[in-house]
Amino acid sequence: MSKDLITTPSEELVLNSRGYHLLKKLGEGSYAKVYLTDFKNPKDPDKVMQLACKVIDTSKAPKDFVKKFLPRELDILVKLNHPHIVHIQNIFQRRNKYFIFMRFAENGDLLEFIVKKGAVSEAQSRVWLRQICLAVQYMHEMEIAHRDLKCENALITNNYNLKLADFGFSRFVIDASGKRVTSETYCGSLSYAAPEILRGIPYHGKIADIWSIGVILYIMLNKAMPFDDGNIKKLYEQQTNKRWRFRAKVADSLSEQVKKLTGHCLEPDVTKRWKIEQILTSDWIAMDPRLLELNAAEKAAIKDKAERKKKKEKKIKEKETKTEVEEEYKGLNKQRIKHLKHEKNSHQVAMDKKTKLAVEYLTLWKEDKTNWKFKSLRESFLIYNSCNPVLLPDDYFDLTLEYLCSIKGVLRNKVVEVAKKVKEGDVSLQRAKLILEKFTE
Ligand SMILES: Nc1ncnc2c1ncn2[C@@H]1O[C@H](COP(=O)(O)OP(=O)(O)OP(=O)(O)O)[C@@H](O)[C@H]1O
Repeated sequence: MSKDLITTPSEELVLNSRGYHLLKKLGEGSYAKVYLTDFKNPKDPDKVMQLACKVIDTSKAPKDFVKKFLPRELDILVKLNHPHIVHIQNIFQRRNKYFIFMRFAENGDLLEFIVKKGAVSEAQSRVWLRQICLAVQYMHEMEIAHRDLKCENALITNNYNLKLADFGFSRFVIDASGKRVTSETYCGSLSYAAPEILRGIPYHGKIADIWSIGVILYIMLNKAMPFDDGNIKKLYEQQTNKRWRFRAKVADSLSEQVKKLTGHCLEPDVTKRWKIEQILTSDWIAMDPRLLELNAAEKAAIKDKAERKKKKEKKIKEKETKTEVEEEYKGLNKQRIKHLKHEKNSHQVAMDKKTKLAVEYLTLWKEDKTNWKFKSLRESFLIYNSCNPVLLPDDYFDLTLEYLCSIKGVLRNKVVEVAKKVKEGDVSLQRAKLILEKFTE
């Protein structure tokens, strides 16, 4: 066992029982160490798969990392599914350690690659920058900013494809109500930080990501950093005065298109800095027309994201409808009830979506009471929730109560509640009394 492994014998036992064998350290960041790992699926032990395992020891990390950044990273990791984002195979926690198993990138990270092999050719930089940008576009469309884009976080597979990694500083840039939020925390590495971050004012994570992409592009083409980051004040001056140039060694051989694009990304004015879509459709990317098309995996990721978004929106809508119905009921005062009752009787009031559904279910039930089986309790609750004596047509209201009464056990209390609602709503005291007597007997 290599001595740079930080697992205890009991952790090893657990890992081994699940088929994981940590082998050697691949790299390390501020609060995590990453290990090459063999994985033998206990169900198929003949097959050995190589993975990378990021081990985060929360007992050695600062509080704000454990309380704020780590939960965000874990939450975001499970939501991402893109061919240019490192695939997460499994995550588990044991005491104070988190183990994140992910695809192993055989050719290390982009910084190691550049240090070893020198500046990246313009054609290869175009392929890689496009892959980074597609991953970032995917995240930005999900309203997530990466906030730590750098060469060390772009991993290279055995086929020389790039995969974005390390979402330790990533965050959602809209809140639960859909309002855009700015960041105030200084994140990431100084060399890749946008001037607005250095200024210490609230900044937009997505816009700052583009600056970092500009720095990555510059480093790939030059095997050098665009700015001297030895002194923050100086760095800020260089950034805001656009004091950077391509190295003499490469300047003549690089296209005008790539030089312009670098400038659009390293634009100190946030209102003028390019958006991710502009990079992906830029003249420079178009110099290789194949790169303007998405491959099958890239298209599939977009489709999958759209489907998940649709599902999420549907869920939110359903929740909203439920609350609306409940609120509507709560908000009804006697006068409004009288008014609605009058409208209903004169067939003027349109049934809301939920009530309509309840009526549909009830109709089916009415037609085939003995054989009718509800798919789940959801429908039963739907009917219960729609049992608004004011909005439901009279005959269906009676039917609802009959239905609720027919379901023994689970909904019995609900029946009583409904009957009470009738009483409170003063729909018909006479009727409510009868119902109460009938259902509580
Ligand atoms: N899937 C992987 N395959 C190969 N090497 C990897 C993999 N994931 C990470 N590494 C290596 O481990 C290093 C550290 O990983 P990572 O950036 O995720 O850790 P971190 O603690 O979050 O880093 P930082 O302090 O920069 O935020 C990477 O720069 C890379 O060299």
